[in-house]
Amino acid sequence: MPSSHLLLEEPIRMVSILEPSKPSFFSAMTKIVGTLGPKSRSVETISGCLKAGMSVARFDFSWHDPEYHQETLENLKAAIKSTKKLCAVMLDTVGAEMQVVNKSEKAISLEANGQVVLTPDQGQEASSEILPINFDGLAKAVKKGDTIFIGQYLFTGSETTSVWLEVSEVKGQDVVCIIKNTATLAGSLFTLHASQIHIDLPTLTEKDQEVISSWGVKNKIDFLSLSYTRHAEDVRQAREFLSKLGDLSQTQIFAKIENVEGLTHFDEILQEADGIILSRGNLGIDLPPEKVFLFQKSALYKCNMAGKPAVLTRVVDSMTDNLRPTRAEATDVANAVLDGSDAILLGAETLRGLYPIETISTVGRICSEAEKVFNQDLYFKRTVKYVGEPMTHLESIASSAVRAAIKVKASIIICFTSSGRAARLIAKYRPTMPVLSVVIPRLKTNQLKWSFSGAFEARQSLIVRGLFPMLADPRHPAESTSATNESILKVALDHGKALGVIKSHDRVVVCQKLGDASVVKIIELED
Ligand SMILES: Nc1ncnc2c1ncn2[C@@H]1O[C@H](COP(=O)(O)OP(=O)(O)O)[C@@H](O)[C@H]1O
Ligand SMILES: C=C(OP(=O)(O)O)C(=O)O
Ligand SMILES: [K+]
Ligand SMILES: [Mg+2]
Repeated sequence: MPSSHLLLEEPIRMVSILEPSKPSFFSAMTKIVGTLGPKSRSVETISGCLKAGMSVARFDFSWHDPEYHQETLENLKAAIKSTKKLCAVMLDTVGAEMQVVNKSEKAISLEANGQVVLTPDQGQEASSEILPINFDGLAKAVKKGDTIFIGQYLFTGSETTSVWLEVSEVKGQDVVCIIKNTATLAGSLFTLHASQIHIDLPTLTEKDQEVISSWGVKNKIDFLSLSYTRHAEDVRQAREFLSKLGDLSQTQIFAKIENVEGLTHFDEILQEADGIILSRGNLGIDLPPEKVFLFQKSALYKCNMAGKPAVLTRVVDSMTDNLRPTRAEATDVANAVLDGSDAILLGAETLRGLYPIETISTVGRICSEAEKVFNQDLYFKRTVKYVGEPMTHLESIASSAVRAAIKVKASIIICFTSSGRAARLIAKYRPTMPVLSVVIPRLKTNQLKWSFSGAFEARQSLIVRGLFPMLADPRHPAESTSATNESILKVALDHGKALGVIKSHDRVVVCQKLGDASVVKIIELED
């Protein structure tokens, strides 16, 4: 990974494009989040997904019940055990999502130029003439001429089940619409998107709260994906809610930006959240298409400068039904990496797609190629300049570790950490080599029982570009004496060797504390 001089700003020899890539242990430094569902819930398929490079599993509660998701999660645990690949768990909320209520789930045909009425009266049966919805404020929120989109859950844009509507009249609580294209709504869940209006539904619904307090607590979720985050206050409220749920006070909140309202408050939201999900599926409907790339580039830049992980969605929709992505999609994945994303989130591709494993490995391979031409030097300089002086001690240590590792062509950076902070700061400077984040457990108490910290911190690095966690043995005392440092370092080096990322005579950069002082040291391995 570190060897390349190939930079996109420099002329690339065309033949070099054809050189086969060297195989490496890590499929990519960029992480892959997979949404698990019907086509990706057997132990066998999940094992394949883990081996192909999925490091976070997303459970989307917009869809299906806790029992179903629990079964999938049990299979994930079995797959983790058998493949020995780590995987974090993300709970995705429903939030302010408008849904069509079609209890019988029968297919509904809609004809272009015809009329259909959207009504909050859920007692009505869904038909080609009337579609009940779960929100009673639509009539107040829209006006004649507004556009409404109805798409299948995790719509890909290539299915013929999505429909565009134009509001022609508001009648009491009902909204009368003209159908713009012929479509058949077939499938279990359809969501509604009305462009650029405020939907007066809570960000954390009652159902979400219930699911988090039961399923979430039981499974100690690593990440909460907060759907339809529109204000910083949404994140603060979710944080307050999690803080009362025992272990979930350690759950990280990823604010999902899915509409223009969230985009408008992006800076404040970023300050409050632990990470951001750029939900391009929904945002792509809310924004004019020509503006989507601008949001992507500026939001990723802001996340990078804040040192907070950014996840991008909806990259290879066409792989839901095909073994190869379109050229546009393949290029889009590479651009996501060049623009700075930490992780790529797959939706329909893994949930109901025919090729979940192949999709993950294809995306991983594209990411890995893009990482090689990522202009780290330019990025590093920009970041240092943005942070300004004086830097905090730790940030100065972290950036120095990355600089040193590049200068000496180290094969890996090993970072000791308990809170995960130091490792995240190193990742912020986008090293070209993997970072082994050695999480040292700390003994802690909540006045009722004693336990070790570390598991959350380790798994939470599975969404950060370049970070690969290892949990140190809690029998090592957490104080950073030189004897314990040495023994933990030995375990970490052995781990790196076993993984194949460190070989004899390699140089390794280590970031750790000695007594009170943080140090960066360069070691050269003998054998
Ligand atoms: N148990 C440990 N042993 C040695 N060094 C450590 C340990 N924990 C953290 N460090 C080092 O201490 C510095 C502060 O790291 P940070 O991750 O912020 O620690 P903390 O977990 O105390 O917040 C970094 O240089 C990091 O590499
Ligand atoms: C992944 C997305 O959202 P959801 O989880 O709501 O389908 C998206 O909008 O890109
Ligand atoms: K959702
Ligand atoms: Mg969405």
